[in-house]
Amino acid sequence: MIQVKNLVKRYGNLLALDHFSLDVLDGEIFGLLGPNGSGKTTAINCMLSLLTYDKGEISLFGRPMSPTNYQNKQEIGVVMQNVAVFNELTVYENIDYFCGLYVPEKRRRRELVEQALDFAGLQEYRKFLPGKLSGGLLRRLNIACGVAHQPKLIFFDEPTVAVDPQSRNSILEGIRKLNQDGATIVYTSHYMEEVEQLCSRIMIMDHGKELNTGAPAELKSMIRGGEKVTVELPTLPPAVLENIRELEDVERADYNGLSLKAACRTGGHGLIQILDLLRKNHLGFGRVFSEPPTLNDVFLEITGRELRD
Ligand SMILES: Nc1ncnc2c1ncn2[C@@H]1O[C@H](COP(=O)(O)OP(=O)(O)OP(=O)(O)O)[C@@H](O)[C@H]1O
Repeated sequence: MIQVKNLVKRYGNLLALDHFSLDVLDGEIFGLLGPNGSGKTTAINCMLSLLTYDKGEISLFGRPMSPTNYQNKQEIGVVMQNVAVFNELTVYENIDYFCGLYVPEKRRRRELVEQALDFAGLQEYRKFLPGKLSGGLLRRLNIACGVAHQPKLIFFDEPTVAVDPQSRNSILEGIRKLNQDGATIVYTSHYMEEVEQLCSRIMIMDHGKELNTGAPAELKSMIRGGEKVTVELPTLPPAVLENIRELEDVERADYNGLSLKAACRTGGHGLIQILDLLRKNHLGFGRVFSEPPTLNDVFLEITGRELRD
């Protein structure tokens, strides 16, 4: 569906995309996950031919993308981070306007606008001006405007930034529905939970480059210190902490005076090894937690930084 090869984009001296490559398959929900400024929006804007770039190749639907490739553009929907609707037009008129950029025929457009109103749950607000809508409804209008012409490929660029949890869930649900109805989705976000819930494959990126790509479970299985173990204990002699660090399935361990936090090898026996060692040293402990790895742990292991720095 999308093929990007060795894309290089500079803004003056800043290298925003550094030989960025990407393949998105027909029918998937593909997530681009990276911290602010990692190049997600730049990559999307290049794919859409909204930005020129210094080097590289982009093809969509197996056809090279260019600013005048209207055949490609006809089949694409875009929902950007910032709400972009006309304040003087009603909800209905806004959707009709954006749909009209792709579908000139009035009767067909009427059907599509009605379907978009149903899809976004905006029927009862059809005569409202955008200024009268809540933040969540406004986002839904923004989405309805981007997808009313029923495109085959839809780009969502951080559509849930500054959205309340209820509206966020309804947006994610709507995206799943579009995908079930046949659309391929590219979704950018710096919220790892959301990308993990929604996407079949994820590319983690930073500084304009791919760090890793795979299904959420694949990405998590790549890291060594995946399982996070916390053991509450009032005292831990430094020598025992050293012994814990030397355990076969323990990658990292730290003690802060209240609890021991250890990163253990995914699929290993780190927790059991730690508890055995504490027992042998006659050290009593309180609560014990074990958490599976998150995509943030994947990012942390690859870059040494938190995803949300
Ligand atoms: N028009 C521009 N001129 C100069 N630098 C820019 C421009 N647009 C983006 N940048 C810079 O390029 C880099 C990539 O930005 P981009 O917006 O693509 O990242 P992003 O991952 O989408 O971030 P965000 O999540 O904040 O939208 C950043 O360092 C940004 O400051």
